[in-house]
Amino acid sequence: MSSPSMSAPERLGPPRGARIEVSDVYQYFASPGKEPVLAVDTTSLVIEPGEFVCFVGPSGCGKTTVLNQIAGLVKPTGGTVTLDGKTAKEGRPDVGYLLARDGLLPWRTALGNVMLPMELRGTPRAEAEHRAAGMLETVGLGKFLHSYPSQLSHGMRQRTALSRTLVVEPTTILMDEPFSALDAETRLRLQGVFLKLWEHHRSSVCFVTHDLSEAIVMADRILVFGARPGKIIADYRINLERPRNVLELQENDQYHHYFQEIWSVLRKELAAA
Ligand SMILES: Nc1ncnc2c1ncn2[C@@H]1O[C@H](COP(=O)(O)OP(=O)(O)OP(=O)(O)O)[C@@H](O)[C@H]1O
Repeated sequence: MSSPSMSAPERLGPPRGARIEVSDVYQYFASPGKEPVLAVDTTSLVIEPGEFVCFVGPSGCGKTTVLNQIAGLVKPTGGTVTLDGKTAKEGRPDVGYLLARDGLLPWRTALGNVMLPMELRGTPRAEAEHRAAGMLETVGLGKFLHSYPSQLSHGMRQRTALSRTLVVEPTTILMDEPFSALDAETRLRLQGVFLKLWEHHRSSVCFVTHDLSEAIVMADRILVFGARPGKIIADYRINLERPRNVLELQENDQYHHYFQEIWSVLRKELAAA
């Protein structure tokens, strides 16, 4: 992913993401000796190209399952999932997936980790190195290119993992609580870093979080999942102006208004779970 110029006037790039369509999916999971569990009840959603959508809801309500269906990692028991009209399939090069744990290779430096997806795609070494270094520079790790994961803090490791996901410019980015293991200050910082990159590149993003504040500062839309079996029970459009400044939004009245409105629904589901 080419980096936004930090000195250029801030602006939104044109949308470049895939259109994600989840139609009437449901998901049963079977466990030996037990009745199959209905993890996701019949659910449909559309993420338009370049839209940033967050999933919130109680633990175990199927958020990760729907994310994995979009990634093609879990085949729905029923219904369909398509990205730009093509059935979701594991291993698509245009889909990036970032989890809470960084999954970095400990024997590779930060630079080596970020180069990996380009190596797997056969990108010439010099180009891969140049792009990886540029990406790490953008996330503030320019001085740590040659550090190993064990020499980096949690936040630095997650910035490296974020760089590895974004460097190949996926048109769909799936994120499962990517910042949840970080302290509050580092989390705000990374939200800001990611938003800036996303506002430039406008991939379609599906982002799972337990943190409603995080969902409001990042998302165009927030989908609230109800308690088990999982199902989308509310769909909120977040009309906060973009580009957004994560720190300034903490004091924005409209942000607090969204928080109260969505929390009043979410709270009931958390209590019912
Ligand atoms: N591979 C699996 N086999 C059996 N049950 C599963 C499997 N994956 C998920 N489940 C069950 O499906 C339900 C939904 O799980 P899922 O991880 O999608 O929820 P979630 O909303 O992402 O939860 P959390 O917020 O705690 O991460 C849970 O009851 C979970 O135990």
